[in-house]
Amino acid sequence: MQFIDQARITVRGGRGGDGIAAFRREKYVPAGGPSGGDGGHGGPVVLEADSNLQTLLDFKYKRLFAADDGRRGGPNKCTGASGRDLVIKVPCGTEVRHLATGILLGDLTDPGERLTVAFGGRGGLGNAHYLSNRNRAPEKFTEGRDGEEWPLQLELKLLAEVGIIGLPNAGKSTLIAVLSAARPKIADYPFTTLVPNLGVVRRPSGDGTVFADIPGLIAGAAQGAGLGHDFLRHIERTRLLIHVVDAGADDPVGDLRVVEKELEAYGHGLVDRPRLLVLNKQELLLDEQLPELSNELEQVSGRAPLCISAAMGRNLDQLLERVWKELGIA
Ligand SMILES: Nc1ncnc2c1ncn2[C@@H]1O[C@H](COP(=O)(O)OP(=O)(O)OP(=O)(O)O)[C@@H](O)[C@H]1O
Ligand SMILES: [Mg+2]
Repeated sequence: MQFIDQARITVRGGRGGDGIAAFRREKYVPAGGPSGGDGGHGGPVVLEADSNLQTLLDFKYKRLFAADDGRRGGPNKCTGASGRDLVIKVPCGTEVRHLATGILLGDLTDPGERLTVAFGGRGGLGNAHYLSNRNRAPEKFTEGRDGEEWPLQLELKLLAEVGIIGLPNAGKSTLIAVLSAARPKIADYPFTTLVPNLGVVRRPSGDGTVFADIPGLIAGAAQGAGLGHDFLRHIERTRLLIHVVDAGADDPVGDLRVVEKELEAYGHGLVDRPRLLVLNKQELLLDEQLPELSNELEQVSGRAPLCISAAMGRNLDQLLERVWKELGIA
């Protein structure tokens, strides 16, 4: 699945319908008064958060969203129909900004939450409005107004509950691939993953939890190095991080420190996020080396690592058990 988390769209409210000039024409009513109706109002454009959506992918193909125009007024003081609301569904967690100024217009977090992003234009007035003692037969009416039009920037921070982080090549994508139905690209070189991969992992209760495999972090990521900022931003809203360390790396303890430092430097409370430490590729070490490395990692991080092998499917059940426990899921 290709993942797009930013989209630009233009929203346009409907134009108001014109008012009209008309006069009552009835038998036995000589000189019937003005009876032109008002135009209907243009429809507004409304964004609505929908929990079934995960991405902003749809907005890649359709960019202009225009609501219906209001209808013209009718004779006999009939008001034209107003344009219907145009409701656009967006994933929960979508932030809406004005494109040019970057001003935050709203943050749609809860399912069903709505935000009106463009109002429709007012309908024009029919000549019935202009009846006065001085002018008993006004010809005057007004046209409908244009609806508002705004260019918007939509931005979705992934609503993954669990983020998988670590240095490039640690085996993050391999892990999400064995835990979920996600099929990310996996390869023996750094920066294989360039955009986060989402995968839904089934909980014991049958429901799903979204995991995100984040592109590898490197030293300086918090300042934007590598694929830095973009991706740290994605994990801001996760509830739990799984930090994957490659047991086969030259210096696993040094690797651990690099990532911890980046989390700290980024701020936004990331270091305080509940975190599980996982030592992947355990099969690359001899049985007697493993406890020693585990100990060292624990001393540096204050967390006892869980040794797993994503590629060979070892200890994954224990990992998930810990995840559910941390999330408070039975
Ligand atoms: N338990 C394991 N034992 C041995 N090799 C493994 C294990 N887990 C993953 N690998 C290998 O490590 C390499 C990197 O894996 P993967 O692409 O999952 O890393 P990544 O952390 O997602 O990297 P990137 O940050 O570049 O996306 C792959 O060649 C994969 O087969
Ligand atoms: Mg990867």
